[in-house]
Amino acid sequence: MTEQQPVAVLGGGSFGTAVANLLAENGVPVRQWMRDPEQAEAMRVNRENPRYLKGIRLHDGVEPVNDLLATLQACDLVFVALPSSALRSVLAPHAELLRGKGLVSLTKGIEAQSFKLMSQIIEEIAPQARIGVLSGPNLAREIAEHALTATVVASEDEQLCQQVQAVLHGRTFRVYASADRFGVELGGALKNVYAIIAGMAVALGMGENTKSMLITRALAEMTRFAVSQGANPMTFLGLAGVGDLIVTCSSPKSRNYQVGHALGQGLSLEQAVNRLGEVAEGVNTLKVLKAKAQEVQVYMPLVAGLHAILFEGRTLNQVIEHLMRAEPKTDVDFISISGFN
Ligand SMILES: NC(=O)C1=CN([C@@H]2O[C@H](COP(=O)(O)OP(=O)(O)OC[C@H]3O[C@@H](n4cnc5c(N)ncnc54)[C@H](OP(=O)(O)O)[C@@H]3O)[C@@H](O)[C@H]2O)C=CC1
Ligand SMILES: O=C(CO)COP(=O)(O)O
Repeated sequence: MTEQQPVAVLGGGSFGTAVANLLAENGVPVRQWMRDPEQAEAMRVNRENPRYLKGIRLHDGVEPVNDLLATLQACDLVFVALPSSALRSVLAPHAELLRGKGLVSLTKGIEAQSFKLMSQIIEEIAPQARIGVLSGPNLAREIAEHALTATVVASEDEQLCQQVQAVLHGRTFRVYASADRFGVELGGALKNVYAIIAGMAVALGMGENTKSMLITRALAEMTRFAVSQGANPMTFLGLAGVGDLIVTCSSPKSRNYQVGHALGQGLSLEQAVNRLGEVAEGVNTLKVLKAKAQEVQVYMPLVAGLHAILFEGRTLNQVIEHLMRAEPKTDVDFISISGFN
């Protein structure tokens, strides 16, 4: 009998670990790469990732490793769970090796200068790779604790979608497929910004009406932006759009929500980010999104408002006053913008 080829997961954080466990539970041998050799050794011995996913046992089928070259040589399917700030610098030196491999980004961020999504960076580095993304309402800890969860794998490459479904789909994890890689990936990146606002609103004791208004107007705003960039608005009605927006704006388990909550309690941005000690992609996404929205002239009042509070010295009250006094608008305007009515 031939041995099954291992699948690689890049990233030693909470999401990489949760996904590595899911694969291993399905009988897939996994090499989980992380940059820190001491962390890899400790995880190999103790079968836990205490810094990022405390209390969750690492499946015996997951081998924590720290040799990236050997990992990429051994695996044809690679899940990338690195922070957006690290993805390019980790993969670029191995561009040649990525030719023909299936590379699936789990990262929900946007590159600072280029405004590129992670799969676009992968495409640039490795144009001969088979590229996809995985996104949806997927809090790592809940996945690791086997809460019933669904996600979306998106790629123009139907076979890659099927391959990802085959290795990841399981008793507690459903994997839906989509051909709209751009929309699915953009949804995952944009919603982080609104989770910061939602966390802030909760810390300030705002009511349920406010929360609902926020989530719904966030969906309108992110869809409006996405449509302006060529995405299909229907994708935003799915798991990777409204699904992920709801979970991230509602859950104290979300790191972006936690940053917002800390800001609402009066911490500075620096204090909030330091206290978290994990990745909160929404902070960088806010900066690049504000600039991009301005450049392409898309109306994004929530993004502009949060940016004004965090980076332009406005108070929350000033921003709320401005938002509530803004000229009345149409409710579901992105549908008419895109010509779908
Ligand atoms: N956690 C979640 O619930 C979900 C996360 N995601 C996305 O997954 C991505 C990764 O997040 P997550 O796993 O949560 O992050 P964590 O904050 O849990 O962990 C970050 C990991 O990235 C590593 N890292 C940081 N910089 C580098 C670098 N330059 N080279 C190599 N490794 C590096 C860290 O290593 P070290 O400890 O050595 O610094 C650590 O292992 C993010 O884009 C996030 O939005 C998507 C869905 C769900
Ligand atoms: O993307 C996520 C859930 O789908 C995780 O969100 P946070 O990065 O805010 O924890």
